[in-house]
Amino acid sequence: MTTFNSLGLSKPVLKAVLELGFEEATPIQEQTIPLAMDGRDVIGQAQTGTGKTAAFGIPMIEKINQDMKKVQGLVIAPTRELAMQVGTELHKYGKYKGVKILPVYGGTDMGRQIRELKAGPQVVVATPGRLLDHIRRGTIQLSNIHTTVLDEADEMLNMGFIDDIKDILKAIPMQRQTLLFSATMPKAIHDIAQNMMKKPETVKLKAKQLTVDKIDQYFVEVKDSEKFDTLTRLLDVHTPELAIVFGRTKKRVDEITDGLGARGFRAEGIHGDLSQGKRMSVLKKFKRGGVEVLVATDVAARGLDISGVTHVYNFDIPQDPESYVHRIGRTGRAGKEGYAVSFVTPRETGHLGIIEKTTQKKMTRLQMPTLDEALQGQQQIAKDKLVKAVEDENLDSYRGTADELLEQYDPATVVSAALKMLTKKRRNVPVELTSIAPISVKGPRGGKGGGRNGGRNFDRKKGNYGPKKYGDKSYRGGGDRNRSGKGGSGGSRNRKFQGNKRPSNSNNR
Ligand SMILES: Nc1ncnc2c1ncn2[C@@H]1O[C@H](COP(=O)(O)OP(=O)(O)OP(=O)(O)O)[C@@H](O)[C@H]1O
Ligand SMILES: [Mg+2]
Repeated sequence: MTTFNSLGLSKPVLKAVLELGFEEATPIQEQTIPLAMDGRDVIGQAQTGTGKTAAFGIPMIEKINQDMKKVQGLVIAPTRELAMQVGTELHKYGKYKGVKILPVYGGTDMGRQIRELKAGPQVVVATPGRLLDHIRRGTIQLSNIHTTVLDEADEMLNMGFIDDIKDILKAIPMQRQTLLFSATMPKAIHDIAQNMMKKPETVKLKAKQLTVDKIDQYFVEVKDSEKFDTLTRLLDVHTPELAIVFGRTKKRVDEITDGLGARGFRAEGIHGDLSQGKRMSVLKKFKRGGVEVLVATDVAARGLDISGVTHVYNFDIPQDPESYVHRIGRTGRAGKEGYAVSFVTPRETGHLGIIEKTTQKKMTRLQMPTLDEALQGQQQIAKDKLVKAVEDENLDSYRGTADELLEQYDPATVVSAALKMLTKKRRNVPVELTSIAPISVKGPRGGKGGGRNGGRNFDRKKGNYGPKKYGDKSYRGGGDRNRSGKGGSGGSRNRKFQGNKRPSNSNNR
């Protein structure tokens, strides 16, 4: 056990960290903080929700000279919401030291951002598109940067971002320290990463599985047309505190959100076509519990740390095993329990096998709950509410009326009526979503294969990390990559990694 006291932190940073309630350093923090404070380049890989932000954030804050009003530390993250979250975290570590942090991402007022950059932040947490925009306009000075972090490094070095990252790194002094972090690091990406760093130390925690042990992982085999009913029944049975439902496309997310609303769930969607203001307000509402189900594209798959997310549903199975790892990692964070259910259509069971092979973890088969089970689930919530009222509330002023009722009716009848009134009625509206094609897996077929039914077998050898975001416009909807000045289509960037080509699902987030 390593306490933060023994990691050699300065007083103001230690005070801030202890105030956050961090008693012991997590394994990734224990191993990478000393290396990073020593000035080494580090590639850090550890499971989702294990404190990688502090693993790079604490040493970065330690190295900032607070008397110099210049950008000295830079964190690059793939989505705006993550940039914002990491900025908030770093602010917490640096608040007693007085480090000024500025999140810089697209979809927000440029003029204001330029003024904020002029005011001399010491750490910038940015998405690549908007950062490049500032670099090209000359509105950000990078010459004093000594520490650069790529959070979600494998994603940042993947098709959609790699060229931007290369351009950004070219603008930063060579003698910088570079830190790369992610829960996943396919070998091909690890290889490129090394070329951008100086003798990096790779810290990879020896977990047997890529996914967190405390997340129970299930799958339901279901036809596409039955997915929606399955989802609402599962939500009724599981009664999550907060749930995230991942859909493959923006349209899909909109349809699921509308459908859930029609059935009486408090649901909101988040994806790249929404305005930044809307994205932020949806997320805020979800964090406060004002929304119980967040329906999202992969824009919410990485890095987001929202406490209270007990369940993740992959309404559509993700294309890449890495995406699976990150999506389900939105639950089961910081040692908490989590529950993940992935929907697979009969033609996608082979794909499930590929995911399991990468994560080294079998998912358990779950049956679609019956209507009766769903009703039981709803009644359970009503019962919990009633019990809570019995235990917590002063009911004296209700006694008289209760006694009157009990003279007329037997207790079980009265309680049943109360339960019925408290049970949320699901409007049984039929909901039909536009059907989508199953994930297609290309590669050698047949044989023993990773497929559950020996069907499809995907040859996932080195370099087969598919061009998921190839010529990606996925972040354009978010407006973050749309000023990078590069075409978003086709081309032959990064041939090295194309391997088995999968259809590009561009502009989907
Ligand atoms: N040493 C610690 N003790 C207790 N809680 C911690 C500690 N370090 C971090 N946490 C908490 O754990 C949660 C997860 O941390 P963080 O978001 O950094 O995880 P991560 O490893 O970056 O996950 P992901 O791969 O999903 O991005 C946060 O709420 C954070 O405050
Ligand atoms: Mg993280």
